[in-house]
Amino acid sequence: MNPSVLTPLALPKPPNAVDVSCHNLVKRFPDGTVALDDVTIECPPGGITVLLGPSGCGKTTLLRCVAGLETQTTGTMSIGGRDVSAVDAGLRGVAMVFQNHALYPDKTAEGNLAFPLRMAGVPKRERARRVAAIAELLQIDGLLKRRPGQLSGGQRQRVGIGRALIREPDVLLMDEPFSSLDAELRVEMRAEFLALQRRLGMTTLYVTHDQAEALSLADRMVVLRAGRIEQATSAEEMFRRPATSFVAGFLGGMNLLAGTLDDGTLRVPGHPHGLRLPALPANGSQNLTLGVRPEDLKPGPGGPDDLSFEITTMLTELLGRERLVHGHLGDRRLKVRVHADVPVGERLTVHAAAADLHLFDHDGARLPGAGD
Ligand SMILES: Nc1ncnc2c1ncn2[C@@H]1O[C@H](COP(=O)(O)OP(=O)(O)OP(=O)(O)O)[C@@H](O)[C@H]1O
Repeated sequence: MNPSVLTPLALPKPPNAVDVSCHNLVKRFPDGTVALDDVTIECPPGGITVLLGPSGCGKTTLLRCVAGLETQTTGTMSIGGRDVSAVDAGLRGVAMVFQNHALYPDKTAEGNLAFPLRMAGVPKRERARRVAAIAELLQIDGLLKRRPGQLSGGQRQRVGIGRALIREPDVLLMDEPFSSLDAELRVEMRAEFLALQRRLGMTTLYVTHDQAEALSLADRMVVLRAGRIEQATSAEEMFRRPATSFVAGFLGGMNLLAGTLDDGTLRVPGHPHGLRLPALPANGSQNLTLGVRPEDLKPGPGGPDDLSFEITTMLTELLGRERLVHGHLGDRRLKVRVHADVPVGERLTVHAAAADLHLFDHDGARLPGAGD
């Protein structure tokens, strides 16, 4: 990787970066499918807003609505304060990068890069200048005479990004751009893209269903579920304090266990005495969901202020330095990250500190509790 691409992280954002906002967007397809159900989001100027969520939750549809490739059924959107709800795709100042590159197979890399400029009537000399500049920026200047079939997946995606950037869009829309690349290249391209985005400062909406990618890129993270926004906040806040049990399970693979709260004592299966949590409401009884991350469960019984469980180990996965142990707690499955190998089919006692517990009410909404 060219260090000059990675260093300018501290460059100031261009003063003309625009915000993107969508208000009450509904998208109903002719067959009745409601892909977006009253979506309102604000994407900060010059930042990366990551749209995350399971397959079919509406991520691509939202991106296509912002691009103008799809018309929303109701709702409005604006770019840089301008209402673009009814503006043609080509006049919105947005460019899109697709997962499958969508390059023209019979054009060279150079021809693909120059294509949007030719369409816009940019004179030949200026086209050549901008193609050379973008090719240098993306380190594909040695590949310009090749056709897509003669390029690797990563090189093709660089051309795809270059073709989107060459028109100097205000807004860049990326739909799982690196998901077809192998794991190592994906991580490298992601870091390169982040550096490039920081350098150029274009407002970016980035779709992924890869939570590691989402956490590493997002200035603002939006989790969608069945066409609705489940939570929208900074990546760090979402990881630290997921607003719902759905977000908790999706982001970081939190263990979720059904439990009850009796007069301030949390009871979960496998835990004989319950755990008294001062922050919890001290009267009445309610069903709730307890969340704890695999890495927050430690082997051993812990102390009196910890919640401990005895699980039966089922299988272990090597993650590198650590292992992910899959176990049973009653009829629930539980994952624990450990450093040493653990025999399968044995009892294992693990504990979590009260501060690492997340609690959700019976509707899945976060309860202020242990770790808050
Ligand atoms: N043209 C269409 N006609 C009818 N339904 C559609 C159409 N396009 C998408 N959908 C539906 O809208 C919903 C949202 O689809 P969308 O492609 O936005 O999801 P996604 O979150 O991007 O999923 P993935 O991660 O699998 O790409 C899905 O139920 C999908 O089947």
